[in-house]
Amino acid sequence: MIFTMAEVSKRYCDNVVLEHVSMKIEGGKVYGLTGDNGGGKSTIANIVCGVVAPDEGSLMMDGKRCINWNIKKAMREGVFLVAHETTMLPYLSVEENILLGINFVKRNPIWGTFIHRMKYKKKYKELLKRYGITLDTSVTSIRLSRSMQNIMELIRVQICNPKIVVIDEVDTNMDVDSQKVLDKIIKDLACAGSAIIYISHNLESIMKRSDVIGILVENQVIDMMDASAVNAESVMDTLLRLSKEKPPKILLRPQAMIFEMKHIHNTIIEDFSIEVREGEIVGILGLDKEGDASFTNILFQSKGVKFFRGKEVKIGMPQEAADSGVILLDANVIQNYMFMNSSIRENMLPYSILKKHLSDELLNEICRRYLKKLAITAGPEDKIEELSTGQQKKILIAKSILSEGEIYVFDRLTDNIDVISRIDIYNIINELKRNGKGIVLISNDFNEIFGISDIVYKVKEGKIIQKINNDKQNDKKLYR
Ligand SMILES: Nc1ncnc2c1ncn2[C@@H]1O[C@H](COP(=O)(O)OP(=O)(O)OP(=O)(O)O)[C@@H](O)[C@H]1O
Repeated sequence: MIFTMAEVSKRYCDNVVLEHVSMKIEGGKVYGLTGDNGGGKSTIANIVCGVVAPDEGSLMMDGKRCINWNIKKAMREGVFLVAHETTMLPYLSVEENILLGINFVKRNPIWGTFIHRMKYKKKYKELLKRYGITLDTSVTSIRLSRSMQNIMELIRVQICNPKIVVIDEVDTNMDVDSQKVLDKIIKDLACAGSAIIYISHNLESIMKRSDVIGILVENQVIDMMDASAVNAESVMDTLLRLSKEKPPKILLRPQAMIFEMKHIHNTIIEDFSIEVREGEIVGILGLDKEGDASFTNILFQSKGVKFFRGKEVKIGMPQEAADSGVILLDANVIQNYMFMNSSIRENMLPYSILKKHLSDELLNEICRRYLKKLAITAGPEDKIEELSTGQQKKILIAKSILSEGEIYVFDRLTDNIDVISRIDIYNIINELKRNGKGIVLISNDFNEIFGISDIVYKVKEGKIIQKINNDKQNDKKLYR
């Protein structure tokens, strides 16, 4: 199978999303696609799968032009999309959801519906067994984790003998076991002759899973490289080379103590103590995303004492944290903070600013300032749903920064954010630092933590095993 996109362009009003993009996809290969937020990766996914029509250019499959390409046609031809936003129907059983796949494919005219169903049922059960998944498929799909719903969608696609499977950012926040299953599914699909377009910001998984790596920056596919000829660093270098700015490394003399946590403990964490001063970035490596070893649980649900500017405080829930001046941005629950039908302005501006009753023009001006810093071309009054996932996350980062806190906790802030946009975010974090705020940065990205933190705490098996003064590793020192 060979699928080609030739000179494809797409724009939304004045926003040019893709400009003369050409790609050739062959069966049996995994094509990893990465690039900047809003660069057009999901738009490519949607065009290949018939969700969105291109304005210009053509699509061809096995030498035949794909005319009036839409989702139904694409699926009939064996082209499927599995994206981070699940399409599993929440109140249908897992089995019913999987068997919905039958409706997507061309039926064998000889089999009746019953035989057809039985055949697919057997197929999916075999796959579950193969991947060591033991779940009860009679439960409603809403009871599965997001990761498992994505895995079930992939199995639904797999039983349909797909020609192309587009996997769009399903690895974001995926648990370790599901990641292992995802690996196996991708390998099995490629072995069976399907082409896979695998979209992710996680360079490590792109490197591990792809045969060919494509970089999409500023609406164009800049490079299609053989994965064996590159490594994660060279891909990152390519992305950074295309960026106009480099990560700013600044070092200020930390001032007064703002926040202390002392002897925090729970079922996993033992004696966790950290201090955050004005103008200081404290990095924490080695915490989990969820459960007792996550920062949220350490902050809200563990025993121990917390001090804010020398006074003991009780912080048991997010509002109490905000009242004490601790602003928490947890990337895992970021979608919960968003009002999809509202404008960028309504999503970006916190109540502390809105209650000041400033004029619309002034409010728009504040938004524009951050939109510019975050390299988002949309305007304050545009709908947030028109932004890409990464851009939406950047809007929430701006909101937390505008929230007038004293301590900012960023939990896995840059998951799902491209390398170039990370620099915009590091710039903003440094601006907070210059303004005397204290920052706690939780991440397992070694480069990020050592790139911008002043102090790094390393956590292993629930204990802080090392506190590192990261001063020496900053190559440019700018004292004020
Ligand atoms: N329905 C829409 N209406 C208007 N603009 C849109 C729409 N869908 C996408 N866009 C715009 O198209 C651009 C590309 O979005 P797309 O989702 O393809 O980017 P992406 O590379 O997948 O980004 P990310 O990595 O952040 O997910 C963005 O600027 C986005 O605002």
